[in-house]
Amino acid sequence: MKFYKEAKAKELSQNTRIFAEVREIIERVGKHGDIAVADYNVKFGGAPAASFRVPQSELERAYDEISPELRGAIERAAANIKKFAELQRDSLWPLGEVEVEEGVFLGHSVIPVDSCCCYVPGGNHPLFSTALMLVIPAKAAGVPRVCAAVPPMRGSVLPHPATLAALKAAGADEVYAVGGAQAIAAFACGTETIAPVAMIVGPGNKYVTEAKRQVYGKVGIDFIAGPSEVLVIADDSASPTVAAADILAQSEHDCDAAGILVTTSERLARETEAEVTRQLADLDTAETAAKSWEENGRIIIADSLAEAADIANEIAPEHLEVNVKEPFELMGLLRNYGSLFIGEGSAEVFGDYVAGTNHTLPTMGAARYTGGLSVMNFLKVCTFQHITPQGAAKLAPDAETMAAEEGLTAHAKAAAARIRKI
Ligand SMILES: NC(=O)c1ccc[n+]([C@@H]2O[C@H](COP(=O)([O-])OP(=O)(O)OC[C@H]3O[C@@H](n4cnc5c(N)ncnc54)[C@H](O)[C@@H]3O)[C@@H](O)[C@H]2O)c1
Ligand SMILES: N[C@H](CO)Cc1c[nH]c[nH+]1
Ligand SMILES: [Zn+2]
Repeated sequence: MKFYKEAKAKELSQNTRIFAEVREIIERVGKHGDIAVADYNVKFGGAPAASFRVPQSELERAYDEISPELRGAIERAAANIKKFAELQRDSLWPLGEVEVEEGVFLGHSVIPVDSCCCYVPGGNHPLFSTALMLVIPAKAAGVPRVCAAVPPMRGSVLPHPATLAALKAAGADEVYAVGGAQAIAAFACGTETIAPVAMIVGPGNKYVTEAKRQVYGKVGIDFIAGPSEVLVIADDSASPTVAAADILAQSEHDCDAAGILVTTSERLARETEAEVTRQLADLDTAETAAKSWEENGRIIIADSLAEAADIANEIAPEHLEVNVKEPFELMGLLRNYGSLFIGEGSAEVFGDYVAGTNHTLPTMGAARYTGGLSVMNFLKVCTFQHITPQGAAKLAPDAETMAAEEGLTAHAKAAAARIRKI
């Protein structure tokens, strides 16, 4: 393996700065509630607002006023996302009572969280597709209170109309025009107008992602879903135009996004790099995409496709594309990715919008330990047990023995109390 193009080394001090800035935002919102949220909203571009709560009538108005073409696309995407979320939900069954030994009955219930906040990004672009990706699985899981937080548009008190329309199509119960780390803090700590939630989900920039990391524990989170990443594995049969287009599609999200090509073909490496330059010249998001490519873009030449798979497993990218002649042959070797795109026809952007799989996916190596968002993130698998007198008679002696060995006398007595007077 060798590097054809390397990423720039990251300064550690940047992470320390973001950690401290986000901690301050969370502390201020925790202490001052709505006033702090309002200040931050204005600081980051929103207009001063009497309330952050977006009335249902605004959602309906936006839904009615967007173009029929966009409304149709939103509804079509929503239908695929809903269908897939419901199929995934139905693949997870509650386990009725199972008798593991005489009188010892065990089982599990599948219970939705009481409430959640779906964070819909809106800093650089109004990512209304994310509203569908978050709210629809939460609803399919049966979460009773599904809230959404979206930054207000620059100079406005409201989020982008397409986002409001998508939230209406997805069926959000409460919508708040609040963005960034302050939104995460508000839903974790609660404010005068925002009741806290059990769980916060959704992607965002480095501030949002760091805020989710810091409030984890106070509330549940899905996982680290930060700036977008794509890794394309390509052999000599792949198209450099497609590889470059897919790299730029993720690079345009954020200067912190990352596009990576891992290829067995030096020719493809050369041609893809040239294609990135050519396509950048005609891209209205070139400023962000070029910075992301320059700072975080990588081209790696692998000795074999097996080595390319090892590299991908090591990086654990958010999106993994397999643009090779026989993509299914490589599948068994790939373990760490947020979502897999098999074959050159399976464009990553189809997953972003309309295929129906979720586009909220782990980044920064989190795909080593988690897959992407699904209906399962909103469901708790909670065990229960029912133990009859016969079952207790069998379990108590072993429980007493184990408790005594751990030096936990009250535990031993609690077991014993089931079978004799203590
Ligand atoms: N991993 C995934 O599943 C996934 C999916 C979709 C989008 N994304 C990523 O989501 C991100 C969206 O980012 P965005 O910025 O457009 O929107 P965003 O909503 O995530 O963040 C915007 C907010 O960030 C805050 N902010 C901006 N600069 C700040 C600063 N200097 N200090 C403190 N807070 C600051 C502000 O409150 C602003 O409203 C992109 O990185 C994109 O790649 C990831
Ligand atoms: N590619 C993003 C996930 O990293 C999702 C998205 C939303 N809109 C366009 N793309
Ligand atoms: Zn995207």
